[in-house]
Amino acid sequence: MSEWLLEADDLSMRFGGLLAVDQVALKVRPGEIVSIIGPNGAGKTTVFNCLTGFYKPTGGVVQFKGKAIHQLPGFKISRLGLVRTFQNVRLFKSMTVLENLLVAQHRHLNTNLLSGLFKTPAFRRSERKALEQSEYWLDKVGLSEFANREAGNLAYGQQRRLEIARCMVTRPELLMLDEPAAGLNPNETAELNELISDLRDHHNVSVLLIEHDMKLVMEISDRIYVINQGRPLASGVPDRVRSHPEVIKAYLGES
Ligand SMILES: Nc1ncnc2c1ncn2[C@@H]1O[C@H](COP(=O)(O)OP(=O)(O)OP(=O)(O)O)[C@@H](O)[C@H]1O
Repeated sequence: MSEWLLEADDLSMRFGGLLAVDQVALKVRPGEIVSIIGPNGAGKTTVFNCLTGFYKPTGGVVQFKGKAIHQLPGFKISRLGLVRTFQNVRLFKSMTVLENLLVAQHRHLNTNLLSGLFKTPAFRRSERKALEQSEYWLDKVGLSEFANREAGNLAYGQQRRLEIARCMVTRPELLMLDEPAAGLNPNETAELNELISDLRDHHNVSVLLIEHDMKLVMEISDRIYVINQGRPLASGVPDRVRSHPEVIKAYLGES
């Protein structure tokens, strides 16, 4: 069995004449927090889209838990335990906070038409478990008191936390976060740092994130991949990446 949870090799994505991702390699071990950084338009989100089945990569191989996933649709990949958030919050805004978490667990519910119709004991048990799981994660992300509020009425930082809870109720092994700190104030970003570390330390989840907040990236990451103009530029532990001359030139030097 491979030591890697996620392993992408030679990953490429072409849009017509634009090679947005060009032979990117990327790996995540169980229990790691790994970041992808790079300037705007470097191809980071496109890499995420290729890893999660939103795009079929035009080249390369992606393996999750040793299984090739680069030809699978997104819903099958998420069932294997690889889930993501998006750069722009994507919640069911007119549903309540709690309903957002219950809907996310529909595949864990013991549902077929008859069991749902007759509310069999097995159906009721799985409904109760989904509720307990939702309550646990609402508490964890500090949203218990907002359980019955419409998700669209939450403050922006709270919506971001709800998105993470919505991923966690599905019990993923790899959580992928696309710019989770975007739009957060420094206090909220510090809380996010704690939350992500806690997920890794106590909930058996590995984390792959795209992030522009360098303080967060340097503090939280075990390893970092730098992408520039679609191509891999550098990778390694934060200290190595921070002092890499090409990285300073391409990215850190800009800010
Ligand atoms: N569906 C698409 N069709 C055509 N071009 C695309 C598509 N998606 C992304 N691109 C292009 O691919 C390149 C990489 O974009 P991508 O969004 O992956 O960059 P990024 O590193 O995530 O940027 P940012 O940090 O600004 O979010 C850009 O030139 C973008 O315009």
